[in-house]
Amino acid sequence: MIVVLQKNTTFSSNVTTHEKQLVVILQPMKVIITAATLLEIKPLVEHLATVADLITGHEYSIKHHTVKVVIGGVGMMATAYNVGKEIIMYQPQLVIQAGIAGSFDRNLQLGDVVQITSETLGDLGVEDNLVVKDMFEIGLLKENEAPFTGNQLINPHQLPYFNFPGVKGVTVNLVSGSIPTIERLEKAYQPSIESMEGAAFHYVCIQEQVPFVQLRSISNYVEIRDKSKWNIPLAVQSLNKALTGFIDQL
Ligand SMILES: O=C(O)c1cccc(C(=O)CC[C@H]2O[C@@H](n3cnc4c(=O)[nH]cnc43)[C@H](O)[C@@H]2O)c1
Repeated sequence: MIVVLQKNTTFSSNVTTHEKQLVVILQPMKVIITAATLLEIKPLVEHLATVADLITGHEYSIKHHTVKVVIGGVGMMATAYNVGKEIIMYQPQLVIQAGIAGSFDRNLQLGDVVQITSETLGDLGVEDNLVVKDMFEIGLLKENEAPFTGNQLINPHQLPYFNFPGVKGVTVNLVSGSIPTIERLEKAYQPSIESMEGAAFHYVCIQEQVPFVQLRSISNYVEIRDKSKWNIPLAVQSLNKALTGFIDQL
């Protein structure tokens, strides 16, 4: 059974974080599972249809929990609006963002599932002739000003069940496909993976103080664009194995 501490749970001061995480909340838990596109989590939706009861629309009941599936759209703008709105209206105890991603790290294999420990914005800034400067460098965003820690959007939650390798993510509007861009992002942020939604998701969840996890499976390497090298079916398969595993242990 998944353990998530409710916002208003209080413990005496001698209870360790680990012990707190072992407290099983028996109250019904509301979970949002979100992806940019239905394609990425279709096997999960099919699984829910067989093991859970459909309540309304995209909401399922399983044991004493409810799971809502939210297709947030591709990119940061759609994600911030759609996922943010759902979190505020639904007031979940846990939000999972699931999606495919590109990897900078050649030690990760296509189909590997990772969880993102921190996110940063890869292409929000200015071009100063041939130099790209981000919002922190030009002073329009302040390091360490909430929800940022330094220039990162860190996930502060370590949730049971989600024990996938933790890596850093960078989020872009324009999928990286040139050597100068890839080298700039690696030098500036040392990311392992790249997505188009992760930072928006972290931003919304940190601001709303809701426990969250971002799961990504590797569909491609971040390199000069060659779609023939991508393996989306494999990435979707392993991502959904992780998601259905989570559902089955609720
Ligand atoms: O270039 C195309 O024709 C094309 C067709 C389908 C999908 C794409 C994507 O770029 C997928 C974007 C989608 O998947 C995530 N994703 C996957 N790989 C990467 C990447 O290397 N860099 C950034 N995002 C990636 C992303 O989060 C989107 O939701 C292209």
